[in-house]
Amino acid sequence: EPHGMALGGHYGIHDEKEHIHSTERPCAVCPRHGVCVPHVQCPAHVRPGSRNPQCHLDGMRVGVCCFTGRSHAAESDRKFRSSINVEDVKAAHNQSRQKLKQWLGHAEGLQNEHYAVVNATSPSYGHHLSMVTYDKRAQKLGRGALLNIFAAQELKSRQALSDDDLAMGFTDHTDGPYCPPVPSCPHAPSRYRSIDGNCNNQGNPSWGAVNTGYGRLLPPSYSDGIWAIRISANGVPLASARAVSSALILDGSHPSRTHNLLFMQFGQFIAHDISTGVVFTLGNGSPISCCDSNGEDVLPPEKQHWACAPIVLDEGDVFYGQFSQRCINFVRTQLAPDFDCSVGYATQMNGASHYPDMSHLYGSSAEKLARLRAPGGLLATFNDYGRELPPLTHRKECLNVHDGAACFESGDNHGNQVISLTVLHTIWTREHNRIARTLAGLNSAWDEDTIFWEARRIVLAEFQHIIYNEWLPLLLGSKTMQVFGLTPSSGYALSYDPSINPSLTAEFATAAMRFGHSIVDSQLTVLSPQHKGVYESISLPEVMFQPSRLRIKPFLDRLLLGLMWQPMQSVDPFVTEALSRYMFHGGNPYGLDLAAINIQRGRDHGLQSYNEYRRLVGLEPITDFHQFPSSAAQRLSTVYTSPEDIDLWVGGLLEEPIEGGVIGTTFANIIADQFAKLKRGDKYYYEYGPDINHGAFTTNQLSEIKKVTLSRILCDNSDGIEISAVSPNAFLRSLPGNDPVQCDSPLIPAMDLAKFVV
Ligand code: HEM
Ligand SMILES: [Ca+2]
Repeated sequence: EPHGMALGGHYGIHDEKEHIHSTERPCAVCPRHGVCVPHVQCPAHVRPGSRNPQCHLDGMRVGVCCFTGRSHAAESDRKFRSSINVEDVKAAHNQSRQKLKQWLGHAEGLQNEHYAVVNATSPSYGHHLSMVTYDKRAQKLGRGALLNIFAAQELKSRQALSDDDLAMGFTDHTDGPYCPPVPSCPHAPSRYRSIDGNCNNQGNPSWGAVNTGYGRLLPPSYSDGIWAIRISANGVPLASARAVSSALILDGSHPSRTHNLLFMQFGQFIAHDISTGVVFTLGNGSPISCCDSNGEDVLPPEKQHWACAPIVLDEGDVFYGQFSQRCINFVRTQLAPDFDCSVGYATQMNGASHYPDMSHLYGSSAEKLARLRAPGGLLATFNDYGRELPPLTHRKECLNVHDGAACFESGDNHGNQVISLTVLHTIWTREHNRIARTLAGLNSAWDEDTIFWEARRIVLAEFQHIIYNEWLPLLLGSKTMQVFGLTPSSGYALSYDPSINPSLTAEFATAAMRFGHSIVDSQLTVLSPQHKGVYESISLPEVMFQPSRLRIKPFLDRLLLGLMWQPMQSVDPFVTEALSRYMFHGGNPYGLDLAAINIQRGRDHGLQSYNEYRRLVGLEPITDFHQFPSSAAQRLSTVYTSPEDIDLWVGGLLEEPIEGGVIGTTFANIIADQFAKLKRGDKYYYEYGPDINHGAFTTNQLSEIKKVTLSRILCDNSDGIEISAVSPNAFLRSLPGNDPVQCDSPLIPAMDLAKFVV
């Protein structure tokens, strides 16, 4: 198989003009009180029958006039609403309860069958470790959500609900058998962001909270309209996700000229804060297996758990064939009930709070936080001969556990997934403690709770500032930052809008933000100036859920130096074999294919096909595979019968990057929209003033926060063994203009914490 340059110099489709729809002249001012927004923020514009004239967003960019408050429904859709009689609803509730009993009974029967449980030595176990939640509330909510989709199925079969009602979410008047509990919020809004994300939006206190559902840009594409996995436009099953991956997602090294591997690692760190899909487990929490125990076949349907959607491998698979593997385990994501208790299509559950609130550091429940805290307002640490590391965990959260192996605690239980991620957990744990200790020194009157919550409030502001000020601009480019209002302002920001639901969209979490899998490298370089260069080059799968090296004294510094020096890979349809063949291999000769898993996850979550999102962001749909460079076109046609079938994650990776950014137009729009929601729909966003944010900083404090860069955080919290200088921009390679400077250089300013003690 020719690797690397198989697709020639151009890997992807280049959209000459970003908004080709604009054959009509854009309006200068929107009629009828319409607001001019980027296409992606007005999903109604792709509904048949919608009339959304084009308009000028700013200088060159074209948007659409939006009238419908950003939802997918056009004004004309409202007439579809059906009315449902009480008898149908009653019957649906009964039917639904019986069906749940049956399903749970079936699942219980599997608990004792060895074939139905993932073996702790198989690669699939690492996958389980990546998604596991120990939060007991999740399972209860998940069952409630099943009740509500079963009721929807029954109502649909009784023709009490139409396809349009379901697709448009016009079922809010139809109560399901299950209603999720309403969070109880303090009478006076808190100065501090809650730990689980509840009580942020006054009118909708659950928005963005842990264990709630992902939102959607477009209605889902489930083959039954409710939960069944997507099929092709012409009604037959799609090619196996692995077939798509092995035809289109190749291995090959195309290092970025500008961005370093820390950019990659920080991206995953952000992703883990805001998104953790929670998959179904057996009742006792064990991971479900959908393949027979040696992976040589999928389990026959009667032996499969109902949450199974195993990925079938060809006998002649270029890689797995040699190991006689015919099955990659895949368990569907658990569902979340709607806040309004209504029935409708399936919504997947996010096991993290949707806000960038470092839930992966602090946990997302009071119980977890209590276990992570230490006296004095600190986060608990493991003191390893004077170096602070996250606490060791005694839960089985790592692979290849042996005497002397280390495995660390984290707020989300996934901090060990790859050692470079564990390094960031360590750095930010130390940053919390650094700030807590300084605050305590400055103000002896504060009790330890005050110290803790004040330190957390500052750490979260630093983290958000780095995301919006340093990371996003390098991803999206300055134009997109501006159009979506993402650039930090000089004083307080004014863009809070309580009508915006900040929840992650399924399209963001399941496809667009997974662009990051393309920028991962097969190796991690460990640098040592003392040894005058590369000290060690580690094959990535060797340090997945195996973070023991962190206990080697100079390792953290050396890996950070390596992450800043080593280029990230470019965003393109090439993904390292470390992820697409060997992920979580443990002691096995093969691992999992993350590319296939991403594709299958997209289908599990009912994402529409790539073309629908091109339409959504204002691009022309692809009508012919040959709009892609020729070898990509040829490969696409071997696994898709129509351009209308392309999976979103695949199509997005095939786009050429936008100007000033590193991802294509479709992903850029989905991601920019998401971070705009996370800013405008979060009362506690660090830049908001006291009229919005009950924990607002003073303008003086805010300007201290805005001095902070990731380089400052690294200078303050690395071990100082091999790091004394860093580049001012920690996400860019140390090219001219970004040469490393000493940690006390004015190019890496520090906050004055005295300004925070009043
Ligand atoms: C460093 C190596 C990485 C590994 C081993 C890894 C592994 C994984 C795995 C196993 C999943 C779950 C897949 C599923 O079952 O659906 C996942 C999901 C995801 N990954 Fe990565 N990943 C890595 C890097 C990254 C990077 C750099 C980014 C972003 C810049 C990223 C973004 C995401 C996102 C957004 C999800 C979905 C999260 C969710 O909602 O569950 N990952 N990754
Ligand atoms: Ca979070």
